[in-house]
Amino acid sequence: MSQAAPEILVYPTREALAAGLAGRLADRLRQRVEQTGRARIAVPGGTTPGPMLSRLGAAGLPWQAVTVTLTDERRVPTSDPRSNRRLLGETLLAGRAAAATFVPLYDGGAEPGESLAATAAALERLALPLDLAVLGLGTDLHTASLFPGAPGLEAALAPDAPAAVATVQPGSGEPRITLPARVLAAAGERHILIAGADKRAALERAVSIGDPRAAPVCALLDGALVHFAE
Ligand SMILES: O=C1O[C@H](COP(=O)(O)O)[C@@H](O)[C@H](O)[C@H]1O
Repeated sequence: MSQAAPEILVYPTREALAAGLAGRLADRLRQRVEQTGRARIAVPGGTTPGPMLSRLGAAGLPWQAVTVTLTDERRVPTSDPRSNRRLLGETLLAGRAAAATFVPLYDGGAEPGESLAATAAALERLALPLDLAVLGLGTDLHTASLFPGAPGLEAALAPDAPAAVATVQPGSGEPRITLPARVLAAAGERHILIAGADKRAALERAVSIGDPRAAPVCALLDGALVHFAE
């Protein structure tokens, strides 16, 4: 199995990457609001996107017409440093983007079942279809919380997956909630944000594997634009 390599935009520095991608997303969101009266975006968490999210949140946009959600979340309280929602509160939603509608993936509920169904319903009502999906990439070839070989991966790759799926990070056993591949693949534009030689090597490895079960990012590479800086 192999996968067509995606187009890669290479930036001279990580600052240039953050500014370039944030500017591009802001332009697209503005355009969608002008065209349709609203815009919807999903953004990743993790350690890479903070500077880009801060820049995007500072952009002068009609944020009240924009809906923001996450590509994935850890089942931890917002006070936990690993919470992606917390990252958003400190970056994107700390700026002018505070006026946007935010749809969280985790509300602190103890059991995944019912709260997951409520989350999926809220996503369908407020955030889908996505105009923009911004994704990260782990060196283990996961994107969003689609981890190779993990419980929940098959469900998250299914063409009829609900809008929010429970998965587990292998190794740590950390429970996660993720948008499924079909939701992320249906976004009007997909942007993949990677920084560092290890992530570039991971992307190349994924392309050579080409199988979403072993390299879940492969489910989302067709038509995606990769943004990279050392
Ligand atoms: O677990 C996660 O990892 C990926 C990549 O994160 P990074 O720390 O390597 O930048 C991220 O895209 C995802 O949203 C996050 O929950």
